[in-house]
Amino acid sequence: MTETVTPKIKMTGVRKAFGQKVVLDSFDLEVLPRESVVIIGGSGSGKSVSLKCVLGLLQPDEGVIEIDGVDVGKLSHSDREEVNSRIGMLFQNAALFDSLPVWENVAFGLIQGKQMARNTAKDIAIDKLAQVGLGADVAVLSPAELSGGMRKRVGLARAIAGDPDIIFFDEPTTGLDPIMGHMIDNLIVECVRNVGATALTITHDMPSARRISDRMAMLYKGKNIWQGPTANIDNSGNDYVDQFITGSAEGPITMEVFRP
Ligand SMILES: Nc1ncnc2c1ncn2[C@@H]1O[C@H](COP(=O)(O)OP(=O)(O)OP(=O)(O)O)[C@@H](O)[C@H]1O
Repeated sequence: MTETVTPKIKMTGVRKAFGQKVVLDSFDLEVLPRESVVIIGGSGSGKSVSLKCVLGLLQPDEGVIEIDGVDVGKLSHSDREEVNSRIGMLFQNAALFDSLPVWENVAFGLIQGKQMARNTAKDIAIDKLAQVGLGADVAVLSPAELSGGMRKRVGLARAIAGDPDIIFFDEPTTGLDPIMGHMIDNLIVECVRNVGATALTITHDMPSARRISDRMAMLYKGKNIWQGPTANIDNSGNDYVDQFITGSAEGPITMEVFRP
């Protein structure tokens, strides 16, 4: 008898349109516990919209989103907040508050969301900063004093501060040089493993996607047109995936370009 595992995240038939523009159209995705899945897709294909739907920042027009088998669309506001308190997020621009020192940025969710005592939260923040390779000397700096790579590390420390069940990574390597991008990828893999979290990432950086994912899903014209193990991405048998991963201008993928 095969045991069925409840997916950590399950999106079924999700539709999201803005006016006439249909961004997600019967979009399906499953992420199993402790899996790292990357959604790839071109600019404007709806990757951020799919993440925002899972986070509850956008309401889908149709479809069901389940976290741990619970339809989150049916939750009360407080139950939804409880689910979100188990989610960590690394934002594209790290989204740090320049008015707060680094440690307080990392501890923000612990102090504000979980009402933890400041001293305890500070100790945890310093521990999480160490996990991303930043010393206690950095903890007292202002984010404005940091390089882009350091800001990303601080953002990662904040994402793991509450030992989340799920971590979302929004374009984690954007704006970094290839070496720093590689280092951040390694840290992501390590941190996700240490925390024991499930990871869902959106990116169009293919080298990064290959490094951090167990599986990939490709979003095109609102649909999940291919998904499979990362090891199979070069033999997907899908012309759209082939064009995307080789970055060729020739192929079935068409970009909408405004021509006056
Ligand atoms: N709140 C909104 N109101 C109207 N349109 C929106 C809104 N959010 C996203 N869109 C539109 O949805 C489409 C998909 O956007 P999305 O940001 O999800 O793309 P993406 O795949 O993440 O792109 P990129 O890789 O460039 O960040 C775009 O055409 C965008 O303009």
